[in-house]
Amino acid sequence: MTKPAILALEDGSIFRGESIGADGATSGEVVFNTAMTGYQEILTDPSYTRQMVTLTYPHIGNTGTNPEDVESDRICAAGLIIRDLPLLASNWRRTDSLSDYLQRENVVAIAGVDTRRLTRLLRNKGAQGGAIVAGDNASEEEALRLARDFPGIKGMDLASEAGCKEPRTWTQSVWTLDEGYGEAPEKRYRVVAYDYGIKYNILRLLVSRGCEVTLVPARTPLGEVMAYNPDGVFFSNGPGDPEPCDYAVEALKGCIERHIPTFGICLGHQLLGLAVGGRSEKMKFGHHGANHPVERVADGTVVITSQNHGFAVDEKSLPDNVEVTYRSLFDGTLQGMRLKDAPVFSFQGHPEASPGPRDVIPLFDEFTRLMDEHQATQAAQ
Ligand SMILES: NC(=O)CC[C@H](N)C(=O)O
Repeated sequence: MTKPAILALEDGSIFRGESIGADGATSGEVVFNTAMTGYQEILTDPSYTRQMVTLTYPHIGNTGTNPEDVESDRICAAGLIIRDLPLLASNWRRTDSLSDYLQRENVVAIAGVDTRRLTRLLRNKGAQGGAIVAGDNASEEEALRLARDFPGIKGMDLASEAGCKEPRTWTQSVWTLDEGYGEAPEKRYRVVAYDYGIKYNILRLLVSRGCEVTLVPARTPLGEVMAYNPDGVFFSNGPGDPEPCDYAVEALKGCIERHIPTFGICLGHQLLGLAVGGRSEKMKFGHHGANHPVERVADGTVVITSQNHGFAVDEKSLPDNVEVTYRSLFDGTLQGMRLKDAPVFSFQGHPEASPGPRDVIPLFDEFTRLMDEHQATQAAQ
């Protein structure tokens, strides 16, 4: 027996459908993601904390779920909104159906929604506060009240909570058909990664390039990070607004001053923008998908990228020592930068590509190249 579920938006829109997850209520910012595959990686991406995701691809759940295609140890999205959950979930790695997975993880989710209408609405009006209520007692009034009570992501520091609470090491390497997730190759670089809700595939790609990776909690002072004697420092993706994350901006400024090889992805990129004195701003509906064309400014090459962000760094606010390396071909917003006077660079989209295309994975090799140079300079001293 299916149970009813209701989605309400702060603008008063109501969508009725059926519950495919836990009973109960949830609220958050509603964003649309255009990726056709990768729903499990999307749900477990910590950057979706306090956001409810609607997927524009109509059939979600076709391949069920498995314990491997995860980007963290839990579902982080506040809710899921889809058009259609197929009756059959089929894949050789499948251990659960999407619906069982959502229920086990206690996540409220709704199917049977006209996701085209919803997405057009979000595109026109911008990301909206919303709420899903699910179960036999679901009421429109409650959904509307919760949707309107959601205060919005702007100004929210969620990055200090989403990551690890204690330092920890990471050893899992990338997934291959023969071996599954493999063991680390020989270690050549010591990397400390600030964990604001880091996606696992970033860690796997670092490990597969010979990095010995230590994760540290968001508020770890840079002095403690330096005690690891790192060859490079990584600033992770993460949820919420970058602007209130002054602790992270401080740490990044310290890396720039010390000329440590530094790489930032998504939230890490936005923190770099703030650390050099730039501004971040909330976007209308953000970038969430797996097919976003981005231009590499140096040679005009187009790369197809995975994206998940609702804030952006305003290019006009950047000082002269910043070189713009990538721009979105959808809306011209800043997608990548490097400093001309320090081994520090960042990317707004998701080179770790999980889910998504792998065109910008070579940015991880750029990081190891900077660490090679740094090691050579240190050895010469
Ligand atoms: N994936 C991310 O790191 C997202 C960064 C930030 N929370 C944003 O929405 O823009």
